Amino acid sequence: MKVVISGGGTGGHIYPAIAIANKIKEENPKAEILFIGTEKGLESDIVPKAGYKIKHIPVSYLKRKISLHNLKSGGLLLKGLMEARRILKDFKPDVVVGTGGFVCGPVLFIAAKLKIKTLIHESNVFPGLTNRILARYVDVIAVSFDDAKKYFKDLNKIIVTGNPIREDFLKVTEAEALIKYPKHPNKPLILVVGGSGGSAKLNNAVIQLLEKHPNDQFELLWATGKNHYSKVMDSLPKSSSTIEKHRIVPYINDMPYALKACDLIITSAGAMLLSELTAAGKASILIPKAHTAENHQEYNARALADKGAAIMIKENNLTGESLYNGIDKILQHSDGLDKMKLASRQQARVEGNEKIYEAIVKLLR
Ligand SMILES: CC(=O)N[C@H]1[C@@H](OP(=O)(O)OP(=O)(O)OC[C@H]2O[C@@H](n3ccc(=O)[nH]c3=O)[C@H](O)[C@@H]2O)O[C@H](CO)[C@@H](O)[C@@H]1O
Repeated sequence: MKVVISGGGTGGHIYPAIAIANKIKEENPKAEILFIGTEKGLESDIVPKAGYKIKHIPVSYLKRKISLHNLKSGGLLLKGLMEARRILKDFKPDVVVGTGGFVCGPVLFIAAKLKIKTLIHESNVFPGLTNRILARYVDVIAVSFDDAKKYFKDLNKIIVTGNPIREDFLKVTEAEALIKYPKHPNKPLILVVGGSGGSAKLNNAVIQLLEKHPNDQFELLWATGKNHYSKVMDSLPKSSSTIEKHRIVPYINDMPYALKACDLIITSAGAMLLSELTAAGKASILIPKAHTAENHQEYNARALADKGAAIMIKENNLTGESLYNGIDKILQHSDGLDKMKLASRQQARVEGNEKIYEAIVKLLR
């Protein structure tokens, strides 16, 4: 089996691509897998680390109004289409899979035109623009949420699979996680992560919180995002021992362990992190990023908050104090925390890899 997988820009599009690749390899060790991404996206770092080959094509996003940027993007898109065509003709895949991000546009479009079997996966409740455009050309549209179906026209192509998450999120035990992330005996561990790129708004609120409540009763494991790290470290209160009390890193490379070890998660509402934290049965405080396309993170967050698995704080209400109050409300009542964990576990959909693999096999019959 020869498979091309394309998805990129942010972790939310790359990790599901890797989860699908791992599943194909597990079922079919001789499968040849090639990733297609962009040089600038996180994929050029994450994909080789996961042990897969990647080829790059140029691509850029379009603004929603006429501009010089769009003229340049149009030129890049043309180059991207030609490059995608060259790579696909050369590699000759049996199937091409897309997991979202602009790079999927040219790759999946050309694959469909070359009559190669195609499947796209949409991880959010509200589908991204690239997938909405590609929907009419591809053979199968795998969605994570029932609610996502209503945004696509051709219901015959749709299967509901859930998000494909890395196997380790299901395999790592708490004991194994605590070896990597040991906890203070009397303090809950709170994971803070603003998605794969970090979130300046969330980071600022955490800085405010630590300024006002320096001796608090919890420990943070805080991934600031690579581009925010030095700014956060410069802004933290110097007088207290904040830096020694909490673990502050630019990025977490072993998220299945970090998630399993912690008691509560504070995060933006990217679809993959939400699938991962429900698989781990964790309670969360969700801060949907306000300026995401069509406000799709709020749809994701509501899906969990409405079920009692999370509390949501909108970015415009986010301050150190509102964050502190949210944490306090959850941690003060262990009953409440347990109920949230249970509700979170009930929302978990862990069969994404299996279902997508089955759909690929069916396509190739
Ligand atoms: C601003 C924006 O538009 N973000 C989108 C992007 O988010 P983003 O890339 O932030 O996506 P998610 O929060 O869904 O996923 C982040 C992924 O990165 C991993 N991770 C993150 C931080 C870290 O330190 N280590 C690590 O491994 C997480 O485990 C997860 O697998 O794609 C998601 C999936 O389409 C969308 O739902 C988000 O709305």
